[in-house]
Amino acid sequence: MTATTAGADPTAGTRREGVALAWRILRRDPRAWALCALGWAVFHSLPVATGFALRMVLDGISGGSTSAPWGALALLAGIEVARWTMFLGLVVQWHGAWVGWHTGPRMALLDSLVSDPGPVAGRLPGAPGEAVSRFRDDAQDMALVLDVWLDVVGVAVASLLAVGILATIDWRLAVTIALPALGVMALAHALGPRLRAWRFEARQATAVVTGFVSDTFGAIGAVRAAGAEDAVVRRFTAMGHDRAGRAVRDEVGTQLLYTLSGSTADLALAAALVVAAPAAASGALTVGDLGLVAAYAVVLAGLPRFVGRLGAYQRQADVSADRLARLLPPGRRAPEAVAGDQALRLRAPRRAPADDAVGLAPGEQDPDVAPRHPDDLVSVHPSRQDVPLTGLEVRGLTVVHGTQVVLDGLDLDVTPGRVVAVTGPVGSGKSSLLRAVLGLIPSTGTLRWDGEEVTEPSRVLVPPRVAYVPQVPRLFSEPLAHAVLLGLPPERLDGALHLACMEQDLATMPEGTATTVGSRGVRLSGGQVQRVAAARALVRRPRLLVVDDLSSALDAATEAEMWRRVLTAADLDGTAVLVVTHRQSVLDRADQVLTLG
Ligand SMILES: Nc1ncnc2c1ncn2[C@@H]1O[C@H](COP(=O)(O)OP(=O)(O)OP(=O)(O)O)[C@@H](O)[C@H]1O
Repeated sequence: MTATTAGADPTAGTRREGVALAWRILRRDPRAWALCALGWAVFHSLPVATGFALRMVLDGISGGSTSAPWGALALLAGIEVARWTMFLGLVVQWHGAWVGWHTGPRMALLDSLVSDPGPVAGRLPGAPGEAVSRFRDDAQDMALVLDVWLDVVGVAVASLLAVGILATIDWRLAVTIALPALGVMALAHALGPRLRAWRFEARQATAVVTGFVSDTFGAIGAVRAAGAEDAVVRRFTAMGHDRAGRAVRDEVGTQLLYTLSGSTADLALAAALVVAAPAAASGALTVGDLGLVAAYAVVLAGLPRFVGRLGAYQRQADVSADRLARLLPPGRRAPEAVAGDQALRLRAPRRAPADDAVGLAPGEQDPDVAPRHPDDLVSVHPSRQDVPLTGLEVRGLTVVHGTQVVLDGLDLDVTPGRVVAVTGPVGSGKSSLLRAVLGLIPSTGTLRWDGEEVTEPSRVLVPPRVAYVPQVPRLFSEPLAHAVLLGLPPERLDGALHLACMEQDLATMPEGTATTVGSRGVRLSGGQVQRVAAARALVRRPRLLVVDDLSSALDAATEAEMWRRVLTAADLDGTAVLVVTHRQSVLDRADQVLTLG
């Protein structure tokens, strides 16, 4: 088995995206970058002064004087001490800016996933591991570009100074010493597209392996139960071989450029000495001048090294920008979305909804919608709270998966206090119906909420208007109370846990609702996960409760009791319920049963 990755030069359309993205990140705090650039320019330029001091030392020694050139030696030592002291200070200053450069894009991406309109399902990579790799590595690649720009600016300033000073001694020396650096930079530029494609493929192959490892850890029990250990290892090995091949090719290309860059100092020095030899022999150049040439050959060698690194990082950033763009909704470009003003949305001050929209006294916050907890990301967006819910009208809902028409022009009405049950055979489109109504997957048709058309259900049909319990819920690995409340006030917790029939489960948990559940704590059974997820939805006191089939993990008696409690409360509160179910007890209580398939 072979992991498949993208073909040659797959980033052709996105060559400048990485640079544009890095530039936008820089523009968010140009002062921090400029200060760093100034500091590093001085740091990289100090060797120019070192060359001068060396020249004085060498001329002092070779000039026939009997005493050592102590002053020049002290100057040489002082410059080096100043340089490394400065280095420590600059690293501290740089680190503050560096953290901002890579956390900004991550926050913006997270913000886009929770707040941009349209279904998120198609944007997220299939495997959680790959999503982590995009957030971690790809976002960091932008910061690396900004980082290497600092060095390039610094070394360019130092190189110009060195070439200028050499030109005052002998212009041929200046030209000779600059040529190898320029040659290597031209070569790096020519190889750029090929190296970029190799980098893309290496990154994709790494993501495939990361995703597979993550899936395997998540399903270790299933692997053992199926006796599939050997198959998993074989698959992993095949992916590893594929990745190794692509990584080696990528690394060889990059190292080749680094090595060429590294040898420019030797080349430049050798060529400069050949040019300088006649003048040195005739006495037109001193020993100190030759020392200066040697020192400046080293300074100039830094230029292709950092420019080569810049090329590699920019190529990497182009690839990463392309991968990050896939996390964004269609039509949003990575530079604007990941590094623009939106990057600050998650940190923006929380706004209460317009008072008149929820019938509050001016200044009073609706406890149902006012965000209270940093985790409560959903309530950051006021647009989600401005439409009252009294009824949902679905007309002509059509869902197509690939070539399969799953729902074809379905009509549905859900009104307060009523229960609409959806049933039907496996694969008849029950989950697709719920997910399409909520805007979680693409669909066509019309949705009206209290008579008003909803064009972005994924923004409008969210808590506190609508709460959804998916068929396979996921919980945060947090204390149970946090996993349910997600920022809502704690006084709501007990009622929701009661509706979800959690009393007996809580009695067995060591710290009750403070017990950490999930991967970092008590592992819950499938039925417990479903009921905690139900509590998480119920605690939001939605006007419409949407529940996908709970029967997969709940025993009939517990499910019947839970529905008895939930439907009684819904009846009292006037909550509308849209539920996928096979249970006769729920179907019997439904006001309308919609049978698909
Ligand atoms: N993301 C998707 N991409 C492609 N096909 C899909 C996708 N989601 C669902 N399908 C297909 O659409 C059809 C309906 O799936 P859906 O999950 O809506 O059915 P269901 O009635 O809820 O099934 P079940 O009773 O097993 O939960 C199935 O044939 C399924 O394979």
